[in-house]
Amino acid sequence: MTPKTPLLSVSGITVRFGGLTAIDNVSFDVYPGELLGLIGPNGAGKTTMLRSITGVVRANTGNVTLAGERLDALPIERRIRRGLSLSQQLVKPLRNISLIDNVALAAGAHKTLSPLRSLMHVSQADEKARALQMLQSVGIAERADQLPGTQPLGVLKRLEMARSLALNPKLLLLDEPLAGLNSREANALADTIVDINRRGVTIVLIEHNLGEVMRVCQRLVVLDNGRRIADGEPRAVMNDPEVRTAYLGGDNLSASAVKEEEHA
Ligand SMILES: Nc1ncnc2c1ncn2[C@@H]1O[C@H](COP(=O)(O)OP(=O)(O)OP(=O)(O)O)[C@@H](O)[C@H]1O
Repeated sequence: MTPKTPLLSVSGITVRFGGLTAIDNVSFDVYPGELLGLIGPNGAGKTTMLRSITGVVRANTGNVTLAGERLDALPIERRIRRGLSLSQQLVKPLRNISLIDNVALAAGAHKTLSPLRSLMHVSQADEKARALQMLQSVGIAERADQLPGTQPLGVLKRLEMARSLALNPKLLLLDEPLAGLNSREANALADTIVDINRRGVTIVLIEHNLGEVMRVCQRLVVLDNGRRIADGEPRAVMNDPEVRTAYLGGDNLSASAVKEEEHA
């Protein structure tokens, strides 16, 4: 049964960019231990939602509560200290240091929140050991000493996830981690996301790959044109007429994703 106290509460969030309302009075909760899918057609407001949770974008109205604490007034780095971590679509590791040092740097940054001081931490054995654990948890420990520049996209995505995990988050926000991967790689990375979740990390997953979303998520929240149009058990949500209209009325990619799911 779903526990009653949410880890994250998003309440009445509205975000406007000039005359455009990207998020329109959206509320939803995320419960401890959940793997929640946040889905919707292109431009629905998913990334803006994640950015307003982390504080990259300031909401015009509404509030965000993590583990009972209001985050609205806090800058990004203090939200991270409170337990939020955002894994972004664009994978940008430091190219001239090894995978393990990239992760150790993120772990050090968590401690000091100063890039320079965290660089000094990189050599410390405990952070290396922890960084190796993170690489193990995303399945790329055997590449620990290699440079990012030589790695395929799937490995870079796992590296980005390991860096996010190094912040020791209560809540991990994943923005389209499967984008650009072939179906076998996407399937394997989705399994890794499930493993991370099973080890106790609560996850919000933004993803257009609806087949994988349906396979791994326990609950879905659907946005369309900045509004929340559904929240519930994945199969029920995908059968919701408003959700089907949102996808099928949108671009062909989204429509074909729904059709793929129907044939899965
Ligand atoms: N910084 C910004 N300035 C102006 N408009 C923005 C900005 N960021 C997002 N938008 C607009 O807000 C709306 C929601 O965008 P957002 O990127 O959050 O959608 P999304 O659901 O993540 O889309 P996608 O699935 O295509 O990544 C879009 O109309 C987008 O053009």
